[in-house]
Amino acid sequence: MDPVPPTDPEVVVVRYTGGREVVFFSSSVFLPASDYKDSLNPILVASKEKISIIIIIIIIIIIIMDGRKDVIEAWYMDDSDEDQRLPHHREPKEFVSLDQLAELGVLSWRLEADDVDNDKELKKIRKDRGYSYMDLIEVCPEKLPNYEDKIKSFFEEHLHTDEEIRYCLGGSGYFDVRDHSDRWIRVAVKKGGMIVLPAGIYHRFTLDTNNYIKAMRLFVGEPVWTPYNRPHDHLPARKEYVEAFVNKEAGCHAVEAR
Ligand SMILES: CSCCC(=O)/C(O)=C/O
Ligand SMILES: [Fe+2]
Ligand code: NI
Repeated sequence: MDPVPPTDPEVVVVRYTGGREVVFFSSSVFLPASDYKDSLNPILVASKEKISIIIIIIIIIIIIMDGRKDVIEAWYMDDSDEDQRLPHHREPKEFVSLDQLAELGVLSWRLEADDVDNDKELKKIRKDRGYSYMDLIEVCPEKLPNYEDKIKSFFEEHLHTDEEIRYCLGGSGYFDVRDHSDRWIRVAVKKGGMIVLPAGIYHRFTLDTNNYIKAMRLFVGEPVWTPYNRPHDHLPARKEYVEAFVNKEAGCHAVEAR
């Protein structure tokens, strides 16, 4: 039976299978290109649907290969009082996705920490979010004045009335945040990881066992670093956070439970 060339080829792509030229029709049948010398040879024709499938597969691969996961990881913490610099995983480990963090208002990026001055993505984030202020902080006994006091105060559960924006340029550390049910989630950030903790979220910071982090601090306008230790539920920033992220989530679960 003579093969029939497609009457309405929408996309034309050259392909080779096992060294032989082929024509690919939307019917998924591969045929020797020599059969279509006059019309399409050596051409591969694929339907719109197949292109869509390929695009979907590429998107899935991009999601699975999310580069942020190499530099930002999160998990629920155990209840042990052991050294705060240890990972404090639960048994078995209970990881938290970056999407789950976003539901708490915690945003994250992976950036090129070795080329900060020329990083267009960083420039865009700063422009889009109005982060006009920038400085660097190194947390280690040699570089941070009042190191012991600062380390203690960073690890007191607190909130800020503005976003806490930290971009790790070296070393690593743990930003712990409370989830909707008040459980601690440990967010481990390494070089290249940038996170935004929303205004009003209860959180704390500790170095890990590497004992060093270098971070860029960003801010909208003149920086205010004041920590309000828990409880500070009467602050407008806290009320706004609860309204935007905690009550909303509780509402979702109420609907699910019906
Ligand atoms: C790595 S930045 C030091 C921690 C900090 O600035 C802060 O406010 C923690 O909550
Ligand atoms: Fe803080
Ligand atoms: Ni107060």
